Amino acid sequence: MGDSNRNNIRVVCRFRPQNSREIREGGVPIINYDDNGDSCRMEGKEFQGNFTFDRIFPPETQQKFFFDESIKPIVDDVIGGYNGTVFAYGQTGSGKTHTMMGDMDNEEFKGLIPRIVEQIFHSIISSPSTMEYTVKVSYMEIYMEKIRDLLNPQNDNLPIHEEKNRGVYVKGLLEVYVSSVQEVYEVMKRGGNSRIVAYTNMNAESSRSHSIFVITVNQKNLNDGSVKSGKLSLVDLAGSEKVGKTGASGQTLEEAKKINKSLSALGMVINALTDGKSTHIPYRDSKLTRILQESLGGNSRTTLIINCSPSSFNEAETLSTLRFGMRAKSIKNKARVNAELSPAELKALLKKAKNEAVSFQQYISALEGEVGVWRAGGTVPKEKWASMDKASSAPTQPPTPTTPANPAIEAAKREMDSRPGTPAPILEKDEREEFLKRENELTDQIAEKESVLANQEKLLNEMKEELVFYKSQEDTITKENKQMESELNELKVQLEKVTYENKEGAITMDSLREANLELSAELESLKKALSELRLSQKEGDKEQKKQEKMAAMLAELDPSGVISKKEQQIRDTLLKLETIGGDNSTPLTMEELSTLRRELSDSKSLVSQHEQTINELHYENEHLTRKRDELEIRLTTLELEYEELLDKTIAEEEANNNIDITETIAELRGKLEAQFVAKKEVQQKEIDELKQELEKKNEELHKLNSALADLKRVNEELQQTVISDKEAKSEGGQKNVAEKEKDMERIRKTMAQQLADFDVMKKALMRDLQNRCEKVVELEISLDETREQYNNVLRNSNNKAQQKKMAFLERNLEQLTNVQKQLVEQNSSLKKEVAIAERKLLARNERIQALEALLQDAQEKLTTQNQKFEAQLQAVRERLEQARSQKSNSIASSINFGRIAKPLRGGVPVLEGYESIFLI
Ligand SMILES: Nc1ncnc2c1ncn2[C@@H]1O[C@H](COP(=O)(O)OP(=O)(O)OP(=O)(O)O)[C@@H](O)[C@H]1O
Repeated sequence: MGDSNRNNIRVVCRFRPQNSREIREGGVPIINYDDNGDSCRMEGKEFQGNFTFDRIFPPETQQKFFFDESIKPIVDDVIGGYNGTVFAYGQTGSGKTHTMMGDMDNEEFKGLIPRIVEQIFHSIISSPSTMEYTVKVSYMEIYMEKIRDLLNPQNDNLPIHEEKNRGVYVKGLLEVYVSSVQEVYEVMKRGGNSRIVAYTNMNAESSRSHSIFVITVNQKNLNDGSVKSGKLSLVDLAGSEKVGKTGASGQTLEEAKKINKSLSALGMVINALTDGKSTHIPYRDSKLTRILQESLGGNSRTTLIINCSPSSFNEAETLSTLRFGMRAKSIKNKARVNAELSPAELKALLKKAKNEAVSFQQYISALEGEVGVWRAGGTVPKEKWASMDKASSAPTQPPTPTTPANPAIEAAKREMDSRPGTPAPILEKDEREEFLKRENELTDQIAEKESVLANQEKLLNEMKEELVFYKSQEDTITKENKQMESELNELKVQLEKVTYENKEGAITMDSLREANLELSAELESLKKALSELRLSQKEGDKEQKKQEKMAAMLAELDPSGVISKKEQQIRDTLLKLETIGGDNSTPLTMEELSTLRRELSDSKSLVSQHEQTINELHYENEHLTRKRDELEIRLTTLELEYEELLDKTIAEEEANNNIDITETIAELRGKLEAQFVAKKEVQQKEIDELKQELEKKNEELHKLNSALADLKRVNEELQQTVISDKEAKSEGGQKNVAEKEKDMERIRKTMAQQLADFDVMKKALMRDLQNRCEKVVELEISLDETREQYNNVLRNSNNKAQQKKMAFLERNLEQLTNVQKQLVEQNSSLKKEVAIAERKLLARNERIQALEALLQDAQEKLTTQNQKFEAQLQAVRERLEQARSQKSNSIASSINFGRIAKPLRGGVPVLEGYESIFLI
């Protein structure tokens, strides 16, 4: 490969195998590769044609082969003191990163950069020991037209400077000295982690930035002190595809525009370099082209790798990439060795320069002398004119003027002395330097401003985020506050409710207590009434018994009974007496008299018995009257109770707004009242009748008593008669027999009369007694009936409505009793609940107070936290500022190596004890 060829940009093309997506989408290979390895043919739908590059690598090319065949020579260039550049260009997913970096931990798949690094160290080690090397690396990326130091990612907007001696460089970029392959790998990995990677549809992990890895190898020949330096830039460009195809949008669209700006600037630079007519190369249009200025048409040996897909699926992109490579092919560089002369060479150069300076001085003196002669009006012959040859050979003395010096000549001489010599080219240089200086300053300022702007933007975003955070916090707190307020209100409402319920409960308690008392009283009265009723029933039974007795007594008083017998006996006696008196033949014998006496005493006892019976009857009558009165009173009481009960039920029913029932009750009440009134009237009548009859009976009783008294008197008279008769007998006289017979007759008549009277009276008495008994029985029956009716009315009234009503009332009563019980229970439970509620209320009050206190605390804490946060933020900002000012040191401390240059000597891995500060 000749030097002229080597000055051309080398373009190699690498095709990767079809990827799964392309195969899935039905893509087919559209590239045919020539056997000679430098051309291929595209058989696409849109385009068919040949492309020729320095090398073309088909898809099956292995990493090692690719390195050996395409890039390896560049390592020798760098070691030889040349600048070298390797670009990888192609669409996303075309294999740029695979080619450049690969898998650095895998021997088979590691890419160019690891292999180059290994090769460099290999070359160093295998060089003569008189050669001393220092290797330093830097790693940066250009993302969104900002240069970020991947080894010090905080530096994300580094300015590009250009100086006369150094050329173009990135100011502030960290350069790390490395002494082994492993150290380089470590740096690469560290930098790789910092790369900004975004995801697109084209490739899962797609780099949206241009990355530049720079290896600088400085070498010193220890024999002659000569120094050489070679700088190798390894550039993995961002995907060259069109935005539309990647489906990128939003921020990625913005990215793509800026990425494309760098890429399009690259294209423009390549165009300008290759079209042969452009005088201006737009390196300054993008950071990429500016940094790689020397690599494109400058002091660099450059290789462009174009990575392509062989698939029909990516035909357009592949075509575009191939065309880009074709254009770049004709760029011509001017690579030269970056060497510094050795001291001996420099001394020789100095000596030569000094000699030249002496010659020039002599020449100037000669010229000045000659000019002085000419100005003074003299002439200098042609052969004596001053020349460089004469000056360098002649002794250093000015030519002797032919005419004496005059003031004008002296002035002119002085003027010439003060005039700057050969200003034009020097001025240009100065201007350029001045321009570069100014540019650098301005670039610094721009970078500074951009950084400030970025910081401000960052700060603004942080502030916005903070604001959002605080707003969200505020919202949360407001929500919490509201929630708490609502809870508080709820609790207050509950408190009020509980207080109200408490009061209500107390009221209910009171009313229930009252109702309880009322119901207890009612119950008591009902119980009483019931017991009275039972008692009365018992009494009624007694009465029945008495009635039965009465019936028995009446049966005893039967005319066919004892009285009739006695009457018969008296009648018989009277008949005897009559017969005795009539015949006068036989006086009363003693036996007959004694019989009479016995009969008389029997009559007496009978009369006394009757008297007793009458008395008993009287007593019974009185008792019955009392009983009736009592019944009347009880009836009245029951009526009253019933009315009360009815009223109460009605009132309750009315309270229940049951109009129908109220009406029914009113109706029922009316009926009942009417019935009662009627019953009462009937009973009153009966009572009146009974009274009348009682009076009659009393009268009859009086009559009976008077008759009885008469009977007694007659009896006594009879007795006396018998006694006197006895006495007369004993005296044996029959004198007064006729008188006695008369008397006897009279007595007999009286007795007969009396007997008749007695008979009448007895009949009347018996009738009366019967009547009275009947009346009493009737009264009793009527009373029973009334009671029954009353009970029926009360319980089982014929009226169904009444029955219903009664049942309803009974149920009501039961319910009321139950309700009363329930109320009592409720009352007690309410009391408990009230106590609990009060306790709860107290607890809630305490809780509310605690919550309020907490809220207050939280708010205070929040405020203090806010203040603290502000202070912290301020402190952090200040620290950040400090950190920025001290960044170099802090950054250097993050990497364990690289602060000190470790010179490497040929044949020796690492040389100790050589130190230099790494920062530019
Ligand atoms: N020559 C090749 N042989 C085998 N696989 C390859 C080859 N080239 C690329 N690949 C595979 O294709 C995928 C995409 O490759 P890579 O990431 O290198 O693309 P890229 O051009 O760097 O993409 P981006 O621009 O998004 O960084 C990777 O999984 C890689 O392993």
